[in-house]
Amino acid sequence: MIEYRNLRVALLGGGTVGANVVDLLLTHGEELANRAGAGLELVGVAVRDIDAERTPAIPKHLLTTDAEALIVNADIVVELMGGLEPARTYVLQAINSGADVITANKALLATHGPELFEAAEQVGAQLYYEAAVGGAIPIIRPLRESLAGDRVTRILGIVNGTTNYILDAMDATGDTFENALAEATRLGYAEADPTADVGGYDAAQKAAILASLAFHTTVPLDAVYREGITEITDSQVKAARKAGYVIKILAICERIEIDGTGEYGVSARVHPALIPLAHPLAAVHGANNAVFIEAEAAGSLMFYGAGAGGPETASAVLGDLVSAARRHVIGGPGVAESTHANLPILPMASVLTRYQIELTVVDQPGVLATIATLFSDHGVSVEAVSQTVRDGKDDTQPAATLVIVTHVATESSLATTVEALAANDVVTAVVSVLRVEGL
Ligand SMILES: NC(=O)C1=CN([C@@H]2O[C@H](COP(=O)(O)OP(=O)(O)OC[C@H]3O[C@@H](n4cnc5c(N)ncnc54)[C@H](OP(=O)(O)O)[C@@H]3O)[C@@H](O)[C@H]2O)C=CC1
Ligand SMILES: N[C@@H](CC=O)C(=O)O
Repeated sequence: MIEYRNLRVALLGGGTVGANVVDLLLTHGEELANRAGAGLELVGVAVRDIDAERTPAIPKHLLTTDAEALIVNADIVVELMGGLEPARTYVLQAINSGADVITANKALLATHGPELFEAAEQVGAQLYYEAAVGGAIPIIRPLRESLAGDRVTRILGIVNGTTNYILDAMDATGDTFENALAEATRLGYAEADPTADVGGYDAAQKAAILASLAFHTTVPLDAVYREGITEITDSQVKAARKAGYVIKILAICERIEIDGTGEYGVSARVHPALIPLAHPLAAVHGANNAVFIEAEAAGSLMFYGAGAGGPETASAVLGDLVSAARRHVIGGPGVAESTHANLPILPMASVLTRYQIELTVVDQPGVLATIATLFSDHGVSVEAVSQTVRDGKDDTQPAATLVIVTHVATESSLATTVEALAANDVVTAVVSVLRVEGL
């Protein structure tokens, strides 16, 4: 066996991901040392409750509630606690004590990323975060390094495993939202507070991280347009399939030309959307994630795999750990974050998308013409209309259901069209409005 210098690794958090990192580090220690060129000595695992049951089990002697004592003696600190505080304070302490830091905490990076990267740059430390987006999927390194010579124009993807698991279960087995969320939580996919998943906050944090990296521009979290899946109903899921779509929650980051000026801005958004069944994203099941990247020279690239889960995410953390260890052995400056492009952030209103709108309207002559005029008055052109008529023989008023798919238009024209439809006398209800992507 080769004798290596030992690097001291402190782990903050021994939950779903942390316990799997410990397991892999302890069982594959020799193999990892050979790859890293240094022994990786786990000096301790900071948790809140030393007596809690953990799967896989963590040897008791490694557990402590004193995170700070671990940090001061570490060469590499791995933050897997989640949340903003005390994670931010601990990461800053680690950087300032000269350690490299690995984190899977997208909430922390999307909220305090610039402060943490600046602190790391000041002292020549590295901050690694492959596990923060896409679980096991290598996506940060490809964007940060492999595509550094290209110009990324668009990112389109499923970046939250929990919500994909829920929507897939509702579609494939007719499971309820609540059951599917409980199962995703049991399987370790959901955040400590699953509102982060179902409310689209986790995906928005990941979109902010991806857009900042891809466009070399700091994209703050509050600039990411966000809608979750809490309003998606069983009947919308069923109707989508009948019409040849599935509903997925997407993260879309774009580099957009501003009004034909030759100047560019960037936008980032997260929302549910209808995806045609033939689109590759429609075949992303369970807690898997998939991300398409379009770049000027490289063309279209697709990254696919497990987006959540303890062992899967631990794989990405260990990849970062080996990279950090190699840098300790070889030396060198590492990779700097680049936000030099500093492109303006465009509002959601200027984004181009298309809507599918389901309306109930009174069944009388001239209604279709009224609706068509409303669309054209707002500069929105209609691609397809389907109509189902209720004849009133069952003692209800005669009525018609219209399902309208628009051509591409700005979000602001589409939203004002829906407002005008809702206010018109011929429309008795706006039943559902969903964006359509991937056509
Ligand atoms: N689960 C997943 O699939 C993925 C998770 N991530 C990210 O990885 C990170 C960890 O996630 P996960 O393992 O699921 O989270 P868990 O909630 O399962 O684990 C969190 C761990 O941190 C410890 N902890 C929390 N607060 C403190 C504190 N103040 N002091 C000391 N210890 C603390 C907890 O201790 P105790 O056990 O005693 O309560 C627990 O061991 C998060 O940032 C998450 O967003 C990223 C990708 C995928
Ligand atoms: N809760 C997250 C975990 C990984 O980032 C998800 O479901 O994707």
